[in-house]
Amino acid sequence: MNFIKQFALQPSRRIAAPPSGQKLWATQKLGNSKRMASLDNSVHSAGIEEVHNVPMSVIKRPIPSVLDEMKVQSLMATIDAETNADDVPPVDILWITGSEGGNYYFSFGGCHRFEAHKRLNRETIKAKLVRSTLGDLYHYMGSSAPKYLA
Ligand SMILES: Nc1ncnc2c1ncn2[C@@H]1O[C@H](COP(=O)(O)OP(=O)(O)OP(=O)(O)O)[C@@H](O)[C@H]1O
Repeated sequence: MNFIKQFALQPSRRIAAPPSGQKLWATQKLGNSKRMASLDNSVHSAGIEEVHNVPMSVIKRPIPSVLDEMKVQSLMATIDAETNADDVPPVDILWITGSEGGNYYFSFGGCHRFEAHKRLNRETIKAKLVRSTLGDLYHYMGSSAPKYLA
C-alpha cells in the first residue's frame, strides 16, 4: 500500500492537490448520489464504500479486452467532460497481498472504462479495492493464474 500511496492523486480534479509529503492515497466515502451510482458495481464491491484513485500503471489486466469502439469513444467524452463525478462509477480491482507483503492489483471487468482512461492518458482511475486471494484469481484466469505472489 505504501508503494501505491506515492502515486495517489486527489479523488476529484476539482479538489486542489495536497502539498507534497502529506498522505496522498486518496479515498472517499460515497455520498447518497454515489450510493446510487454504486448500483452499477458488481456484487463483489457492493458492500465497499471507499473509492480510491488507483494509478493505471500498477493495475494488471491479464485478459485482453473485447471492446465496442463506440462505447469507448462515448465514455471518453463523458470522462473528459466530467460534469458530475458520479457519471462514471468506479471499477472493481482485486487487491491481493502476497506472502511477503507485496500488493498486487488485478482488474478483469471495467474494460471500456479502463480503455477510455488509458486513451485519455489518465494517470489514475476511480476504483473499489476488493480484498482477494490467489483462489479468486484462479476463478478468472484458470491455470494461467500465478501460483505464488511475493
Ligand atoms: N458515455 C457513456 N457510455 C457508456 N457508459 C457510461 C457513459 N457514461 C457513463 N457511463 C457509465 O459507465 C459505466 C460503464 O460500465 P459498463 O459495465 O457498461 O462497461 P465497462 O464495465 O467499462 O466495460 P465491460 O462491461 O465491457 O467490462 C456504467 O455504469 C454507465 O452507466
